[in-house]
This record gives sequence, structure tokens and C-alpha cells, in this order.
Amino acid sequence: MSAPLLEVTGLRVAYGDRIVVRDVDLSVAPGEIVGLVGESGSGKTTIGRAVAGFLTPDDGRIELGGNPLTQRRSLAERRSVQMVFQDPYLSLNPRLSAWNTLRELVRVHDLAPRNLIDEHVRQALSEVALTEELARVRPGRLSGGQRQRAAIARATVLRPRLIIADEPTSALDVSVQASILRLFASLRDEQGMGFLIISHDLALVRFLCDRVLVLQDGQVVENGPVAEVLAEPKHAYTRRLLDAVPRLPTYTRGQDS
Ligand SMILES: Nc1ncnc2c1ncn2[C@@H]1O[C@H](COP(=O)(O)OP(=O)(O)OP(=O)(O)O)[C@@H](O)[C@H]1O
Repeated sequence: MSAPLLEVTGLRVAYGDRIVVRDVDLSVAPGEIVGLVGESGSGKTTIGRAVAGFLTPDDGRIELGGNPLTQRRSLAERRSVQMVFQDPYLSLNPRLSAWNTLRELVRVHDLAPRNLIDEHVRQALSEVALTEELARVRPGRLSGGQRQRAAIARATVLRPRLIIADEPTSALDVSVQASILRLFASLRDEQGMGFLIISHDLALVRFLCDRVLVLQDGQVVENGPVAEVLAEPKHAYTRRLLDAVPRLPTYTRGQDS
């Protein structure tokens, strides 16, 4: 297996004196999609926010490509780890079109010479299958799926090495969920991006992820290839999580509806 892209060791996060993440180790290899599952309140989002640099852990190490990441990150380090939220409005400025948001990011991060900024933005939009016409309207006029595509382009335009996606499809209609998941898979396959996908949806994890970590009360209780963990969960908690889903819906690999 290739050297990890992300390596987290001994992560501990407390809110006040309440420890909500304890001794968490996790890794994501380049081109790997790792799922982080667990009940509500088990600490999934907190881990994602710590890795993205939005909060300071109380203990532990976060390394990207072998280099330690602290909360005080350089522009390049911030660019390398991008987060996509359940609610695309958190990623997009409602007063700015996605087109302008993306252009501004390319400019600030100096990713293309002035005359090639539009080209760079067009490329990112085409990867998420969003037309320039749609990208030029305010996010409020887009459908939920289009808005999430714009939010993903906001992350991918920066050519990050790792994307953390927190419940990226739970606000979307079932009909568009699978198309967003296929988009993540193609970014993994074509660009070798690593993903940490936070979800409570085991069907999504089975469809998309290569490996899964199961979190209970802030601790990792199971970690392994998705097929193994979901077929033969070793931990009673994982079995309970699976039992709580009477029948996993199946995402199709067909055309978007
Ligand atoms: N800013 C905060 N201040 C205090 N406590 C918090 C804060 N954010 C989260 N918590 C608490 O920390 C614990 C872990 O929350 P977290 O959001 O990481 O869990 P989660 O697994 O992502 O849950 P969900 O699936 O509901 O989003 C919860 O008990 C939550 O109430």
C-alpha cells in the first residue's frame, strides 16, 4: 500500500472539559476514500474539523504527506485540505455566483496567470458537470444538486490533495445523491485525490468507500476494508449500526436522473 496522504495519530479533542474525541488514529492513502461512520454525537464532524484546521486538537498529530499540519496553516497547506459540507450554503457565498467565487480563489491562490483564470475555472466546472451558465447565477437559484456540485467545485478548483466531505449528500434528493457519489469516485480515480467521507449512511459507505472507520463515543472501534467490516462486523456496536438499517438501499451506477 502507498504511503499515507493523511496520517492522524492520537487525536484528542475536548469541548471545555468534555473529551469528545480520544486517541483516534486514522489514515487516508492517495486515491483512497475512507468513510467515518458512527451515531450522531460520536465525534465524526469534530475529527473532520480538526483535520481541516478549523479547531485545535488537545493532543495528537495530523500529517499530510509526512508534514505536520497545525492549526496555523500556510496558504498552500490550507489549499491542500478542503472541506465540503452537508449544506452547500456553508461553502458558497450566497451573494456571489460560483463563477466569481471560483475565480477569486484561483486568483488568491495564484493558481493560474491572469489570462488563464477563466480557463482554470471552466476546467473545474466541467469536472463537476456544472455549466458555465449555471455557475454564473447566484447559488440561491440553483437546485440542491447543482449547488452541491458548485460547492464541490469550490473545493476541487484548488486542486487539494484531500477532501473532507461531511454528510455531503444527506441534504439532497435520493435521485441526485448517486451522481454526487460518482463524482467523488471519478475525482479519486482520475486525480488521485484522497477523501475522508463523514456519514451515517452505510449504503453510501458501501457504494463509495474503500475503507471504513467506525466511531463510538469518540473512539475508533473498527477499521478495515468496507467489504469486510460491513459483511463481518467484529464489534457489537458496528453490528448494531448495521441492524439499525433494515435494508440498505442500493445506489445505481446508471445515468443521473
Ligand atoms: N462547538 C461545540 N461545543 C461543545 N460541544 C460540541 C461542539 N460541537 C460538538 N459538540 C459535542 O461534541 C460531540 C461530538 O459532536 P460531533 O458533531 O463531532 O458528532 P457527530 O458524530 O458529527 O454527530 P452528527 O452525526 O450528529 O453530526 C457531541 O456530543 C456534540 O454535542
